[in-house]
Amino acid sequence: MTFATRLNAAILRTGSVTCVGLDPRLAQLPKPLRDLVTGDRKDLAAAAYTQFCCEIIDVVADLVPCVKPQAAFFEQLGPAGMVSLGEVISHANRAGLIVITDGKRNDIGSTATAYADAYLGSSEPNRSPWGSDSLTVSPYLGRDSLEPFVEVCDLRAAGIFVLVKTSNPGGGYLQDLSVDGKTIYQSVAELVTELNRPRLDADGYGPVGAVVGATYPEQLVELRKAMPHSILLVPGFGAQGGSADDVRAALDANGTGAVVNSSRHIIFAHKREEFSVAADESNWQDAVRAATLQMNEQLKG
Ligand SMILES: O=c1ccn([C@@H]2O[C@H](COP(=O)(O)O)[C@@H](O)[C@H]2O)c(=O)[nH]1
Repeated sequence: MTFATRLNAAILRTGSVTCVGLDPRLAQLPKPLRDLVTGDRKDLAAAAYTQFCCEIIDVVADLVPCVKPQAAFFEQLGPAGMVSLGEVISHANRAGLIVITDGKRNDIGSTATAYADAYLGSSEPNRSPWGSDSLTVSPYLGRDSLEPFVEVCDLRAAGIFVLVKTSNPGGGYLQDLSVDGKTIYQSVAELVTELNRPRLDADGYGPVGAVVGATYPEQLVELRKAMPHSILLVPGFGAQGGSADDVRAALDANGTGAVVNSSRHIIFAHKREEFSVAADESNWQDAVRAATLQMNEQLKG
């Protein structure tokens, strides 16, 4: 089964398009986990990140199709953090969740192949060392930098999400520039569609997904039409201000074809007043589950 087929099937099975972002930050961990970390001990912080993310995975595994570990927060801890990232991805694999590793990788073609070999694929016998099902990638180095990823996607039934229109306020500095009558993000969208066209599944989706921010709802409508074969990864919901109304256009007529990421609003829900937890934050997992259920409901409404 291709990556797109698996992700759309997981959306239908869970009845959810929520993607839970795993972005651990030491200062915001629930108190019982923060207390495990003394001084500047990166090994202890990494162990706390593993426990935190694995418990989140356990709490949301029956509610959502996928999780998105953000590599940056693990890399911050050095080698111990990378071990933690590997453990978190393996735990998500075992829980049956599709893993989108958010690493925003890319380089010249020969190096892109190494990134693709490293991060993509979870199907035997070509299991990748990281075991993620998909990876976010930058299009900045051009078509020949994306093709090695697509080739590995073909071999391993994996997927990529190309940065097309990002959620941050400054993304338009390059993405909205007009060249030859179209914006850079429109050109990237065309490239994404070209790469997908020869490799569509029965539902018309290919392995080349696209990142389009919830914070740009008008462009989301435009880009859904421009990339009919791409699963959209839509970050920017919740903490960055994106709402359910903003993201609805990302979905196809079957309610599939897109996943909406929320990181801080879900994983640090114990900090949100509406999800009150005990003073010692010992039941922080209840807040994570409640916030996930709330997001599922909002996206259905
Ligand atoms: O355009 C983009 C691409 C990636 N991200 C990443 O998604 C999450 C968002 O976290 P929140 O806490 O829900 O704001 C984070 O890992 C970003 O690096 C994005 O926000 N926008």
